[in-house]
Amino acid sequence: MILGITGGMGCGKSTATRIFEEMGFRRIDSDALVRDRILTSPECVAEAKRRFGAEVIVTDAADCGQIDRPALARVLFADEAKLRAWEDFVLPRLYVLWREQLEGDRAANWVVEAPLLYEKGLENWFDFVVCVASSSATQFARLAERGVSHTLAAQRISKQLPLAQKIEKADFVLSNDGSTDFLRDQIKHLAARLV
Ligand SMILES: CC(C)(COP(=O)(O)OP(=O)(O)OC[C@H]1O[C@@H](n2cnc3c(N)ncnc32)[C@H](O)[C@@H]1O)[C@@H](O)C(=O)NCCC(=O)NCCS
Ligand SMILES: Nc1ncnc2c1ncn2[C@@H]1O[C@H](COP(=O)(O)OP(=O)(O)OP(=O)(O)O)[C@@H](O)[C@H]1O
Repeated sequence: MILGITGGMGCGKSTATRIFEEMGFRRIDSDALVRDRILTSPECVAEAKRRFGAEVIVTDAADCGQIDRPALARVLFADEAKLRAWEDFVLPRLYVLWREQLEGDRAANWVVEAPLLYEKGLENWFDFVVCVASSSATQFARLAERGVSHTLAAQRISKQLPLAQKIEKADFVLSNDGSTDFLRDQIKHLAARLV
């Protein structure tokens, strides 16, 4: 079985996905794959430099020559056309990595964290889609604790499908306004029903 986990930025997708992993699921973290496998590839670094210039490349410190993600994010989230074109470049590479991992263990139960699952029409990859939801106050407060400003978070969230629509589309919804134990209890019940 392959579960897709989606939800708004900071709603708790990674937290929920890790809890599924504790319960025996194999986990795929799409943000980590983009960050560690795709954005670090020489092909992708060259493409970022070609499209957006040297300002998105780190020039000092240990990561010299790598993509400067905060700088790239500033360029992309300020310009919808650039963001969509960049997604078109990155996402096919992400799907190759998904396929490699999923095909490597077809018997496993998988949980795949995919922030843009509905935005990119990825439902067919999954047996079920689970949306992790929290109020926008909780979402912003938790992101602020992680050092993400309200402005930056609001700019990214504005590029995502509204959470209410993700909730309506999903097969299951996890409520993440409470403690992580409350989230874990919901996931225990759901996993027991699905597996
Ligand atoms: C813009 C980039 C460089 C920012 O990197 P950064 O390390 O700051 O963020 P990270 O990748 O960890 O993403 C954190 C969160 O931002 C949000 N986010 C990321 N990309 C997007 C996007 N294209 N549209 C809307 N929200 C996004 C998601 O909620 C995600 O969980 C990076 O996110 C990127 O290259 N994104 C394009 C690839 C993509 O669409 N990834 C989503 C996988 S389904
Ligand atoms: N139930 C909870 N109680 C307290 N803190 C939580 C809870 N759920 C998540 N958090 C915290 O809120 C922050 C956002 O959670 P998480 O990283 O799981 O969300 P996300 O949806 O994966 O975010 P992003 O879209 O940025 O990848 C994290 O710092 C996490 O530790």
